[in-house]
Amino acid sequence: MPDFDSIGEDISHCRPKVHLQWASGSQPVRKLSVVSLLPQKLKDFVEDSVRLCRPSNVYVCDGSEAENSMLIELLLENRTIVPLPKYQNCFLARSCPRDVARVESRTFICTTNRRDAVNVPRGSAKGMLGNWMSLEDADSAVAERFLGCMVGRTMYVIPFSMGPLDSPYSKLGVQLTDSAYVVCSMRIMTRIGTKVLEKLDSLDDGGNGVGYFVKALHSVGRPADGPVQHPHWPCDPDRTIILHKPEMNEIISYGSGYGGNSLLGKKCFALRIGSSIARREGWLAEHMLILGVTNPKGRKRYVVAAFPSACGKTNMAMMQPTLPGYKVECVGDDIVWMRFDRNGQLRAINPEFGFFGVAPGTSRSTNPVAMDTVFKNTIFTNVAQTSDGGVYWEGMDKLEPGVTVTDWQGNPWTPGSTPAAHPNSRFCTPAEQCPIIDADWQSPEGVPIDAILFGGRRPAGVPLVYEAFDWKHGVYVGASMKSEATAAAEHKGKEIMHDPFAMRPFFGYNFGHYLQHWLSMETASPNVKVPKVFHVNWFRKDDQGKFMWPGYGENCRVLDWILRRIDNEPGTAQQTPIGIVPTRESFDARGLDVDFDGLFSVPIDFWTEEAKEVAHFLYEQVDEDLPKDIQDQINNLFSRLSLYPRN
Ligand SMILES: Nc1nc2c(ncn2[C@@H]2O[C@H](COP(=O)(O)OP(=O)(O)OP(=O)(O)O)[C@@H](O)[C@H]2O)c(=O)[nH]1
Ligand SMILES: O=C([O-])CC(=O)C(=O)O
Ligand SMILES: [Mn+2]
Repeated sequence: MPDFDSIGEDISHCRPKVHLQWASGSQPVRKLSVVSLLPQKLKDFVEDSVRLCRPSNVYVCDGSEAENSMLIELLLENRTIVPLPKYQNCFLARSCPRDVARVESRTFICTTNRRDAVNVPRGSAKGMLGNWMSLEDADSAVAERFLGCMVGRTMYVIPFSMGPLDSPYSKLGVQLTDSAYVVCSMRIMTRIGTKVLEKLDSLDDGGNGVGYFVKALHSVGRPADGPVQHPHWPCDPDRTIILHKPEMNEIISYGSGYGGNSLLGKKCFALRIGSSIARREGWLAEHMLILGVTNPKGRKRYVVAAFPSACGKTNMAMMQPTLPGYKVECVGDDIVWMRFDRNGQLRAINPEFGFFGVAPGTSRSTNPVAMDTVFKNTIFTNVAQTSDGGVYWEGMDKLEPGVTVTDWQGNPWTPGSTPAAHPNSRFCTPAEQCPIIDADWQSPEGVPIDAILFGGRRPAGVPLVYEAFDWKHGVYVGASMKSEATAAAEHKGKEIMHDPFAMRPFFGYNFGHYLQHWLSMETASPNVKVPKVFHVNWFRKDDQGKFMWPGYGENCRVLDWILRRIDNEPGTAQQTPIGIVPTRESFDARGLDVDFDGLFSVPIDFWTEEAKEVAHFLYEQVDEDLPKDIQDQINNLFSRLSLYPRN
């Protein structure tokens, strides 16, 4: 147990300093006196956590290159990562096969009152939109797992910022973790280190500590006397738990090293805690990409798009448009924080600093921009390795002759056998390396947003694109989103699941209140100009089960129509009961061999069933908290459908 003798000395004249030391082993050690230089609120958090977890060392991260090299050395020595000599400064981590994705069933929002945290379903129906735990049970869960969980090891203190340090939209956090892999990944995904500590030191906590910085405690869960799950990837899959306390701005994650569970700035902070802060402060924290699109006339606009995990955000954010004269630039690929500014214009920032993207399916033909981004300074997790020191995954370009492959679990692989890369294998790569990163991606005031897109994997019935009639209908469209399950979470099979706003696993508070919050944006101030809302579906299939739409770079044709709609170009709209679809003349399908009618058809029998099913879902799940405006939208859709001739 470290002692804190030095804590309490007068630190008013000191700045936090980097102070590395090497102990007899290879564990980096920071002298505890440096902990005493931390701002008081942070010092309390570190001290309390040290008392609980009992690490042998506490190390405060400064975010420097030297520190990163030292941690990479440590990870190589421990064999948590292996080098990829084919590329520059790239590494591969192979996780424990039981720790490969987010665990939604063990993710909880913990509040005083249940109804603040999750929707309260009707009768005995099971809640589908998040799990609640009482604060008392959360405390017991923590006590059962964290006591002594870092004995003999190092606790790293990572001060991080979600959003550019000079942005008024940004929020600070501090993650404590016992994983060097997490430190190196957090350094790619967020802005970390001394600068953050300095900003944190300068902030006033308003007397109560809440809203000052988010406290995030993480352990992979390797108690000194616990079972060893995996030699190079300590974790505790049987007891994994991820807790969020929005009332205290706290996150506690145990048992998993996998990104979505362990890089706490991402889903835990930027979405779950973030959405709940956003509600209090009057803005939106969403699971969305942000891109800038310039049309051949040189007019640039920004759009955001919410698709569920592994449904195409990274691909769209890095799109290479096939239509001549179009240009797409990337601001972010996963998370957006946005608010209406003083002039009533919606503005968005990407709170992240890197991309944690799905590897399989990424290739020169599907996402050349990602291919030009990821082969330097990247940590890959659970992809396959080639005998020439590179990586491989399903859907990547052809293997060079003579090259052999080791699969994601470290076994020799032959084509046609089990997947070489895990379907949820990922690259973790700095955003600034993206060749089409937008010039304003770190702009402190964010970029102006002109359209919001929702979408999912819908094999049947759902047109390539349709536009909502107005804001309220747009909120209904977001609420009614569904998508085929993917490998990004622990779900089995290809079941079509409800995933409202692509946020099902990420709501930080009651979904009924969330809907009300979205609806309220329209009247947040008298001058608010709400953007147009669209729904897209790249994944409609024909009778043979083949995708009807080529997708990827061709998706710019959908953007082209969306831009025409934003410009209110005449002759672009065709009314249907579910929304506005393109007229044939206004949709640029030149040079493509696609079934236009099939892609845009709105089968009334399908939609009548769909509308009923969505209504049932919303009434059952949200019950008394379902806003009147959404009930009206449900009724309006039914009457539009009943007035429409059946096909
Ligand atoms: N058919 C088709 N597949 C696509 C398209 N865009 C993306 N995909 C595939 O969808 C999978 C996931 O795409 P991503 O862009 O990584 O998804 P994401 O939404 O960023 O996922 P998360 O990082 O989990 O939030 C990949 O296998 C892609 O190849 C498209 O337009 N058409
Ligand atoms: O959270 C993760 O593990 C990765 C991700 O972006 C998602 O699943 O949406
Ligand atoms: Mn995501």
